[in-house]
Amino acid sequence: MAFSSETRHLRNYVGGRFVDGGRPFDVVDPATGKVHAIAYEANRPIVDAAVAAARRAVEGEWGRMTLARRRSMLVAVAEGIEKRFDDFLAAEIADTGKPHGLAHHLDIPRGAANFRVFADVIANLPAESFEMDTPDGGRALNYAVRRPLGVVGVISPWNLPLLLMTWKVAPALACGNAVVVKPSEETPSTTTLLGEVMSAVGMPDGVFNVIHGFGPDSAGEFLTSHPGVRAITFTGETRTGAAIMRAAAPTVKALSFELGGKNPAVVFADADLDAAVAGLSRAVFLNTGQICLAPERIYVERPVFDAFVRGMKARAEALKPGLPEEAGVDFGPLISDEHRQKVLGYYRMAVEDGAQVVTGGGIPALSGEAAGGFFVEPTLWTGLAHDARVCREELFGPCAAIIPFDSEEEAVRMANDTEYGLAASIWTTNLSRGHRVAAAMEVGICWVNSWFLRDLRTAFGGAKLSGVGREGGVHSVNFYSEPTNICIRL
Ligand SMILES: NC(=O)c1ccc[n+]([C@@H]2O[C@H](COP(=O)([O-])OP(=O)(O)OC[C@H]3O[C@@H](n4cnc5c(N)ncnc54)[C@H](O)[C@@H]3O)[C@@H](O)[C@H]2O)c1
Ligand SMILES: N/C(=C\C=C\C=O)C(=O)O
Repeated sequence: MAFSSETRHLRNYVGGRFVDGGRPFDVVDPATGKVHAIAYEANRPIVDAAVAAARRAVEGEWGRMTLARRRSMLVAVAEGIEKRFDDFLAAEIADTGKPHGLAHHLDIPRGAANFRVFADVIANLPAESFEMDTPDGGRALNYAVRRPLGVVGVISPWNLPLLLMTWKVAPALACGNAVVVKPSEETPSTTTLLGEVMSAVGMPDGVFNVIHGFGPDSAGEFLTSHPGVRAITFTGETRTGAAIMRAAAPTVKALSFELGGKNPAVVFADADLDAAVAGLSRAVFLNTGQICLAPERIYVERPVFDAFVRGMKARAEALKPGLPEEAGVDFGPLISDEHRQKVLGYYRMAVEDGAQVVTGGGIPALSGEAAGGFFVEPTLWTGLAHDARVCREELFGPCAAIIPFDSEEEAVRMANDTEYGLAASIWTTNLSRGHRVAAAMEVGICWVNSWFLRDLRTAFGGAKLSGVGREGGVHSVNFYSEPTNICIRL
């Protein structure tokens, strides 16, 4: 059934079918502030049924399936997403309010790409082997075989719902696991739609399950504390990660966390300034700043500071906020009014802490349905001290502080002066310096003269409070499967 703009009823998906039950909750379109769907909160019995269905899948047809067949199922899912591209597009836009062009070029294509890349990774995986001398003068051969973990819990956030959920589901299934997925309560639609695709491609019942709801004392906590769940892969706030770690501890689950950040960018005087302005205005404002990799602190070498600020101001003021389908709209709302109030609180705090507001700082005057949306202005500040609260805490909005520096050493020190360590970007035409400063960044990912360029085979994740572990390519295989070393006397 095509995803229509009328209110939809998003049920839980257990054992290959949509099931009734659970307390209804509203799903709001952030571009208008109106309810566009009703989802049903999975209670504990529904979560138990989903975990049991996943266990049956692993112990049944799915667990016995050949690698070649499993790979073809992953490719079929990718094709299923592509076949229903417009339905996924409508669903993602209805849940997030993001501009049509952004969802069309990033969110939905990456949903399919995530399944394709792991169908390839799993087919081209070398096995580890070592020959050894034995103490009695003989020889022995060691080799490793991999097995799935079993039932994996997936908990995903609201900023890139399909992209981030499939970034975990694809490798988990590629490795032979079954999953129970809890999407964010803010953005349940595309994960629900993926259930329809799984049924359509003939995925064995129980391989993919969807439970809707919230965190504490709801589907999220029921999943992370469930004794039948072997691992949790989570993307979200650092403090939520800590709560999940506590819930998972009694059953010693394997954990993979992609958490918050307070990402720096460093612009040297020898940078291609036009490229730096284009790249960093995109990095700060894309998805209304709701991307974990976005820089909220930009350090600029003093000789080019004023020119850089002018360039960023012009880019910010050229952005057009509005409804997703409106022509020319390239700037959407924040995910909720609650999140908007949080970001506006930081906007006020920045001024209280002495910021000069280069541009923005409030709510744009919009008319029509967009007037009910959760919009804020793209905002830039100068004049803030490096240790001001808005320069230390994650805002997750379309804003950044621009701070001058006078030496490479000072820039590296300020960039690393944070409890987070997710991403950084360095802008310089001196490539020795680019390599050197990138290697000095205490982060999981550092771009040089670029941002959010993604090779899905590479390690993705955060250092310090920004994450536990890495995903991507073989790194995902190392999390979603475990080796057994076999030693044979020759
Ligand atoms: N490192 C990354 O790759 C990455 C990517 C995207 C977002 N994020 C981070 O995610 C945050 C924004 O997303 P968010 O607001 O959805 O994060 P969040 O932590 O509030 O929620 C994320 C998910 O966790 C669930 N959840 C919340 N409390 C829970 C609990 N106690 N037990 C189980 N599940 C629980 C939520 O229902 C949601 O599905 C930001 O901090 C951002 O930096 C990180
Ligand atoms: N995990 C990824 C992106 C994360 C974006 C955070 O908002 C990815 O590109 O695979």
